[in-house]
Amino acid sequence: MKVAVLGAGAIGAYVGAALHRAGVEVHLIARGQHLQAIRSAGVRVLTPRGDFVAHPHATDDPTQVGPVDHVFLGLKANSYASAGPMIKPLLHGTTSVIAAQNGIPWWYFHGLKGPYEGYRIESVDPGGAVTTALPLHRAIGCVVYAATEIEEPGVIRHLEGTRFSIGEPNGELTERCAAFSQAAIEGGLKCPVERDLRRDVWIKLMGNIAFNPISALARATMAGICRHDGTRELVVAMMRETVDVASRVGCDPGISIERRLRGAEKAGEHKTSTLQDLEKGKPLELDVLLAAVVELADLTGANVPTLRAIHAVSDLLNENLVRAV
Ligand SMILES: NC(=O)C1=CN([C@@H]2O[C@H](COP(=O)(O)OP(=O)(O)OC[C@H]3O[C@@H](n4cnc5c(N)ncnc54)[C@H](OP(=O)(O)O)[C@@H]3O)[C@@H](O)[C@H]2O)C=CC1
Ligand SMILES: CC(C)(CO)C(=O)C(=O)O
Repeated sequence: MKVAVLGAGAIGAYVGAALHRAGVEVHLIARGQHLQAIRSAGVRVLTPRGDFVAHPHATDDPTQVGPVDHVFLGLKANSYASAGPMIKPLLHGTTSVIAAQNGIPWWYFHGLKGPYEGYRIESVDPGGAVTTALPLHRAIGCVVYAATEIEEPGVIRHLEGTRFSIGEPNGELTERCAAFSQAAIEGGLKCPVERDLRRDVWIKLMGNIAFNPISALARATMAGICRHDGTRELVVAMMRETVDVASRVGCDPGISIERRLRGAEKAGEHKTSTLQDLEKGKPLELDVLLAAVVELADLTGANVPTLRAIHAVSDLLNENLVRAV
């Protein structure tokens, strides 16, 4: 099996290193100092499960890699719309694209029977640019339950979780999912193939939609947000509204708000990826979280005043950040 990791950052390099350990032919596509460090010393993974180093091929030029069986997409979702030229050299007729993104994926309504089948979510897929770059028939869904950070160029700190749930948008159990799952498991990850990955999408999103923007606005860790009575209540309100939107598009996450909150609390003094991006002055990946769910609320008639308010302030924060870059 040949895999390219496009955007070999915190999550991508971690997955690439794991697959390489399983004997997969892995090509990491990265850039800058991080790429230089990987080229000279490999990917060093620091993890409570036992540190290791992997030496997959690394480049900034996808044409050097050529067509692969699977592209694992580790870019931030805000870059998907412009990823076409990077991804094109990696594709053959049956190449799949497995995107690690949080939030609502661009394929969400693809292959989903019901009133919204085929609906394109503008805030996720503006003008269809993401679908053009990442054609729907290539998409395998992925929900990431792991938490990792780039500690320094070439060094990935794995904090917790090894689960990368995957699944076809139409729920079929396919050969391509089975093959990727087997390789990931051999590399030490959990990689169940789900028939209903949308349920995982919403379970994960219940946490991200609340913790990620609040963490950036309040500059607080996950545990810090849970400790403060006011922000804890805010999280509960945002989760409640999110579950309502999920049910209106036909999905019951099947987990209580208290249980989801306890799960997030376990992350402790962890800075969400949004807070980490804010601190680095990078654009915030919030469209696929908040804007998407507010758009779905408008589509389905759900009342989401809390999501709308937090969306407005975090969107302004992001606009100011982008203007400053
Ligand atoms: N980290 C985590 O714990 C989790 C992350 N996720 C999801 O995974 C996805 C990736 O997140 P994460 O790994 O944290 O993000 P990172 O920023 O660490 O990784 C993205 C990487 O892509 C690189 N990149 C961007 N554009 C290019 C390009 N044109 N050529 C080569 N490399 C490029 C970035 O380089 P540069 O830094 O130079 O821009 C960076 O190294 C996100 O959608 C996130 O929501 C989901 C769950 C947990
Ligand atoms: C906090 C974490 C790791 C899990 O909810 C995450 O998904 C993020 O930081 O974006």
